Amino acid sequence: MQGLEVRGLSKRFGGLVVSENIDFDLPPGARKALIGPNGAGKSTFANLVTGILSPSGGTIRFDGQDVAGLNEAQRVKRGIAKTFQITTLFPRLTVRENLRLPVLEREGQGTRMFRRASGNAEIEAEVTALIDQFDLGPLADRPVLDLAYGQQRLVEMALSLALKPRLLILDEPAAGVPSSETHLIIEAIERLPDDLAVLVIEHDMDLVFRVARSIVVLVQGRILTEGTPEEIANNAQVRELYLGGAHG
Ligand SMILES: Nc1ncnc2c1ncn2[C@@H]1O[C@H](COP(=O)(O)OP(=O)(O)OP(=O)(O)O)[C@@H](O)[C@H]1O
Repeated sequence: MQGLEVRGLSKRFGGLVVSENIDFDLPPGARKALIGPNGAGKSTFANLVTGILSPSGGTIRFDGQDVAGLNEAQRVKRGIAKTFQITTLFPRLTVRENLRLPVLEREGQGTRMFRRASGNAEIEAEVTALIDQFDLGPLADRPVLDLAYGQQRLVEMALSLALKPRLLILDEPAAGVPSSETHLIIEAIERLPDDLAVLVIEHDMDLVFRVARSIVVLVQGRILTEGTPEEIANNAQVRELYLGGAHG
């Protein structure tokens, strides 16, 4: 099978088990959400997949190959990316300048080519396509610090996409975004490439239920259940343990 295949994954911090025997698949084109109460182990799982943390046990395969021994940068090269945090944006650079950096990085040209890059039509075309994809056209030449928080998070998502990933983990894409701007994030996720595998980790249930075709519920490091949004909304155990009956 293509895509991500996780089997029997576990992670312990000393005596604390934060991931326990996790089996998880994410094929190309998937739109999956990982939800669960605070401390359930969602970020830990994402960090195990991207290589920020190493597992205590289990296997992680991507497109048929074992990636557990690869570091984060090597996994990015294989196509596994997680959204940049806003803190990695350069606030005084424009949206366009920020987006040029990961494209150059991916092309192996590094930042020394930054000046000459403005003359490189291919790179500029790619940056413009990203700007258009995220509807950032009118803001392209404004410094990132001028943008609303929700728009900054779109730039963050565009930066990740500039790496041309085949699997993208969106780690709390709506965190801190005012509810009046959440629709920007939802629309951006809906416009991601069809063949990209997307995993959303998010507390905002409106966003989760809008974008996910499948939802995995993690409780105390273990998968409680996985199902369609409808199945999850109607699952008595989920409602009791996590949603508190808020949906459905
Ligand atoms: N580096 C670490 N050392 C020790 N314990 C850790 C470490 N990182 C996370 N933990 C613990 O692991 C558990 C899972 O944390 P994690 O951040 O993965 O949960 P989460 O589901 O992402 O939570 P939240 O929704 O609050 O972000 C928590 O009990 C946390 O305190």
